[in-house]
Amino acid sequence: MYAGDDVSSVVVDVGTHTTRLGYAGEDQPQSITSSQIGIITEEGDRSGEIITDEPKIDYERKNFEVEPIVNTDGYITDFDKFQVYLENKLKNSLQLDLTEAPLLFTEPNMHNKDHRLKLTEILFEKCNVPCLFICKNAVLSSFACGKSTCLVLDSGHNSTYAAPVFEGYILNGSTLKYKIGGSYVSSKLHEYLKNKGISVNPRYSFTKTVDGENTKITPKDVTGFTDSYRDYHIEKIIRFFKEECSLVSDIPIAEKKLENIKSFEYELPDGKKFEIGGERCLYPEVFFSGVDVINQELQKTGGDFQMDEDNSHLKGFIGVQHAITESINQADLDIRKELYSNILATGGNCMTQGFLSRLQKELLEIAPQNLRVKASSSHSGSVTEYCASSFTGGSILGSLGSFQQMWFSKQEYEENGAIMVERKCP
Ligand SMILES: Nc1ncnc2c1ncn2[C@@H]1O[C@H](COP(=O)(O)OP(=O)(O)OP(=O)(O)O)[C@@H](O)[C@H]1O
Repeated sequence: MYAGDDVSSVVVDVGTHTTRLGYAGEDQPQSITSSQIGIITEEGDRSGEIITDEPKIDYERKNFEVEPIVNTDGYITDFDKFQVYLENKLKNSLQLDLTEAPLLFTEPNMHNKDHRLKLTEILFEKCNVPCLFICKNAVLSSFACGKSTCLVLDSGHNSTYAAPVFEGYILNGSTLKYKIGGSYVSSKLHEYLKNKGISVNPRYSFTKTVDGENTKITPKDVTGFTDSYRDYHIEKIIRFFKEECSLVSDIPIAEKKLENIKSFEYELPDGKKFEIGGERCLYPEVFFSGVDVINQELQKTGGDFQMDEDNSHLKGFIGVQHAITESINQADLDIRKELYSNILATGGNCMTQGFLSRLQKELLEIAPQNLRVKASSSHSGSVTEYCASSFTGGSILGSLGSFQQMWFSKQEYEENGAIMVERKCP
């Protein structure tokens, strides 16, 4: 039980791509920011300094490396750097010191005891937080939608989960995880542009002068800019392009003629204009048809596309609709009916145009005929809401009066050790 000063609790939701943080009880995160840090590598007094502020990372800098704060599974790899990241984020976004705030942390859906213990230890020992709570993303998303039992389909930047939640608890044994998310579509679109001979140039690599109708691009000397800094900027450009152009087809792409898909015109920051046709549907189709079907289609187009070795682990993934039914089938027979009628799509990747309606359609085809199937996002569809459902659930939970006795306090930690997190935060 935490009985400290009356400071609102803070919800911290660190995704592999985006971090959301803000006060419990508020509708929206105070800050939605990149899960990347920058490190100054030039010789001198500032060498090794960690930059966490996104506009400062974006700022044109030589001798500057950019790296993610969590790995592609959503786990912190360098706790020292993470501590700096968290301290700065709280200070800059909420004007708050870590020692003042009860922290409600979201965590990936797959239970990882070692990571929880380490996180608990660091937060209490090094960050001196007064109390904390750790809760799975799927559980919080279900709270955000006012449900305590549902099947959460969470598709973010690097992973896609089908996670059944029953009466506020995730069913670990029936949760499925696939290492695929929005980053797959981004990388395929980048490959597509390369194959068309369209290079993506980061903004710092050229100067642009506009004279009436004419735009002049002059390349700049990029010596000193690191590869990670370049990749960070290119990823952003590709992501904006992806979020505008991608479309989920209403029927399987194999049954559709790619050339009949309406093309989309786009202009890169350096003024290069091009059109993308059926490929805008082809790559997101991976979420409904799996990697093999996409590769077959890519081979038909005659391009030099091959499944790279890194993607071989996706061979078992044949579509989110199958992930959902498989996950439900692994849950107890008694609750399957309720899960089928409460399917929640969340995570930024589900924002792709057409995703939700295709999901509903596919599920109707494969789910048992006698059951009601309902897939929804329960949100109005704004980007923040889709990507921030874990934050919203944490915001609701953290502000409930009945929750206040559930905090894991520093005193309890000192008396029982980090292992108590397993009991306090099931
Ligand atoms: N409108 C959109 N169309 C397509 N993709 C989108 C759209 N909006 C966001 N995304 C994608 O969603 C992904 C980010 O989703 P989200 O913020 O849920 O991920 P995350 O929580 O950081 O990652 P993870 O779930 O892997 O930890 C990015 O790949 C982003 O490009």
